Amino acid sequence: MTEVSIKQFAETLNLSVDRLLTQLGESGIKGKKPNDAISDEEKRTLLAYLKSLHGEKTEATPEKVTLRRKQTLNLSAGSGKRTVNVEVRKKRTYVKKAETAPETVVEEAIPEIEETVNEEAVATPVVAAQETPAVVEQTQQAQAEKKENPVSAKGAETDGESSSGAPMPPKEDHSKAAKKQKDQKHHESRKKNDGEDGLRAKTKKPPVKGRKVIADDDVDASGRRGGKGRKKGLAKKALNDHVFQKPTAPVIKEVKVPESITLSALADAMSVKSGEIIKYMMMNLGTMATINQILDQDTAMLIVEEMGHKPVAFTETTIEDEVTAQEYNGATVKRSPVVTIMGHVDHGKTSLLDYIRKAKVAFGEAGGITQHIGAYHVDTNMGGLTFIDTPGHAAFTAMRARGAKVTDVVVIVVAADDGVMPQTKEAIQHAKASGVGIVVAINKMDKESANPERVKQELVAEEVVPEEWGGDVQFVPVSAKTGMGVDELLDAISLQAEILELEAPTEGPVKGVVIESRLDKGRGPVATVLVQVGTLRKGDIALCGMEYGRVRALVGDTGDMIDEAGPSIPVEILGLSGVPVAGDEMITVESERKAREAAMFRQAKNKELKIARQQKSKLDNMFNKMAEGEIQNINIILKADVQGSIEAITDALVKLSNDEVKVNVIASGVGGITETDANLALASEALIFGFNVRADASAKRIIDNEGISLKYYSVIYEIVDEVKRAVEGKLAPDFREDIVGIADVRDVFKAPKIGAIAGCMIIDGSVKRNNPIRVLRENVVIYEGVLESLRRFKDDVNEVQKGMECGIGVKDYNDVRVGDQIECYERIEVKRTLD
Ligand SMILES: Nc1nc2c(ncn2[C@@H]2O[C@H](COP(=O)(O)OP(=O)(O)OP(=O)(O)O)[C@@H](O)[C@H]2O)c(=O)[nH]1
Repeated sequence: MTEVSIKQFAETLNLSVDRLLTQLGESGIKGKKPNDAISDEEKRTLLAYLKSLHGEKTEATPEKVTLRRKQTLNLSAGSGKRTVNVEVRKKRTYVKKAETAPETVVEEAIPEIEETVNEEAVATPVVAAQETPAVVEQTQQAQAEKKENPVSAKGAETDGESSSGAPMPPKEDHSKAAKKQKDQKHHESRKKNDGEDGLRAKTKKPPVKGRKVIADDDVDASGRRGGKGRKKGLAKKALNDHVFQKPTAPVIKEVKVPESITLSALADAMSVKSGEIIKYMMMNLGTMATINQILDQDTAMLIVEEMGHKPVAFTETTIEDEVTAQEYNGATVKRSPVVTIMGHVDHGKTSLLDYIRKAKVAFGEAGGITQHIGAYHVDTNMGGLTFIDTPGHAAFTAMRARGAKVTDVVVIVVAADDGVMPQTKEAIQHAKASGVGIVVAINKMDKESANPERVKQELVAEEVVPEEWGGDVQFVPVSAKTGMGVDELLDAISLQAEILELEAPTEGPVKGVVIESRLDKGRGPVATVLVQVGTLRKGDIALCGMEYGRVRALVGDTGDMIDEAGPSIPVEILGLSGVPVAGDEMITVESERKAREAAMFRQAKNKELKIARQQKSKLDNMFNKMAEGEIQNINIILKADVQGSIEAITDALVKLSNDEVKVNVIASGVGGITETDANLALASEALIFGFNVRADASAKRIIDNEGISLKYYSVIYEIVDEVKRAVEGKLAPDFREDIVGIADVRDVFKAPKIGAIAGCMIIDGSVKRNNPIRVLRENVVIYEGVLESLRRFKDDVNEVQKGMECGIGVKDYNDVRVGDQIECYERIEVKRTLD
């Protein structure tokens, strides 16, 4: 090994030669001169001396050793002309190792120190004696480092508090070693926070002698002092606890994209800033997004993919799955059929339902007050029947629209004196489409003009063939007025149900459908539920669409309180958190917590979907506007008190259509505005007009929630006038340009930051700052744009009148010349009328 001189060694250690000679003398190596060589043996002796010196001293010294270091920095201030002396004082206190330090730690740590020192002493004699413990610490760090990486450790040099160092062979990589040392220190300070022992054990770095060793038992599992179980935890932590490593390649993340997600949440999921997504959307999708914007799944997936990550479509249905994954497979029993009565207007649906109800439902005391609950149950000789007490298509379509299959048998009522009418055909289509059994009731048989044969013939044309003609549909002549044939009708329905072999379990989880709902002043939210599976009991926890609650009371179709309701039994339930929507599914859930969570989840999802849908419709509108020349539609749903009004209004409205705007009455009918109308308006972006009719509560709820346009009228002229105005509004307006002022350019100044400013005289009208302008040169338009500035003297002004001088800056145009004219104009929108 090449020997170095004492002088060189002192230089390496950044010590004075005299000090090193003194230390050598104290360690027993006397008579040395600066140019004498220092052997490895001597270095080792010196190290041993210093080690014993510090080691013994720490035992003898007080509990704490505090090191102070003062450093004066000469800093230049301001533009560099002044210098300031800054005194930096650093203080470091080391606490003496606890006498009671547990054996385990000592066993782990101390031998390592010995081993390291002994092995490395030859190559790593140290030291600056006056900075004892820190010096030792640094030296040992360097040694440990060298052990791991001899090359880089060779240059280990201290920074900060001590000035010790290790002797290095020539050609050392100082900067690298210093960096490593710094990293090491950083690591060390992290360890101090995280708990030292585990990491030290792992990296085999010696603990600082004289520093208090934190015992395993002294620290709890969470890393706080004073607990047990730390050793294991820290050892594990040490494995994972690394200094931050900057990734060298792009990190590709698998990003779960739910059905809708806010932009900020998506940014979090990708570990990027929201601004990056906003920027991406602006540059690539042409959309100005905000941080809280809700993105639909497709858009979010596209963004994730384009930003280099891997999108995974994800549906948050865990809670949903949990509550809906119930098995309804208990022992089944025969259940009553559920019957809906449909037919054309005025053919007697309500009369028939009322007749059956009055004749067959045995009202209880309270039930005498004829509060309809949306469905009722009757017992016949052939078994029970449940009638949905809302005639017509409304309820049926609302249920179907929500995917709820409630009805087993449809009774199509046809007035014997009127025959098959449009809504009769519609009812047939509905019934056939949903695959339910059909029974035809030929009503108003008491009337003289009744002609059942004609009805049969007309129905055959609709492929509803009576049994006596070889078909499979039972035809029953009835009179809702006299009650004639009603029993036969009920028998026919029961027979039809027999064929369907309707069964359902009576025990286990309960499932049903909300038929009607309302908010009762005294009782709160009330929902009429038709139980389909199981038996609903008081105290059960129900989840109804987006609402939930413990069933507080059950009210039967007679108005009496009941304790339970089995399959095909309609019942009013009280105790829900809010009013559910007709067609919502009701299930029972085992715990209120689960029901609440599921309801919250559904509400949140519904809200998100609503916002997403609104945004989509806004976008759609934009595209509609952008697509020039495309025909625009005004969709109308018209409800009126009488058929005559509907025809008159529809005729007048349709005539308002022209080449650009088309007025479509997409649905019309006699009667109040129902939920079906509201749903249809929502789906087809239609306006709802009520002519002498009003919307019911459930329709109002949808209309309010979804922002559907609803207007009531009582004069036909007004409704037509309103639509006419809407059509005019939809016609692309004409624009007229009015020149409001002309300025003569008399001079041109160049302003350093603004560019060219035209010194002008207003020769006509006035020039306004917000108006668009044109620059004219010899009466030819050479530039069109807007004003950047309008000034009188030094003041910014909004308007300059004729005869006044002003300075005009034209935005993005610097070529204004003397003699040009600046013409200021206004674009005026001229509404087109149909007249
Ligand atoms: N003579 C006679 N009149 C009947 C009979 N059934 C119903 N009507 C009458 O026919 C008219 C219409 O009856 P509704 O029961 O309201 O008919 P609807 O089909 O429910 O009508 P909408 O609810 O408007 O769809 C009423 O004036 C009833 O009195 C019947 O069997 N015989």
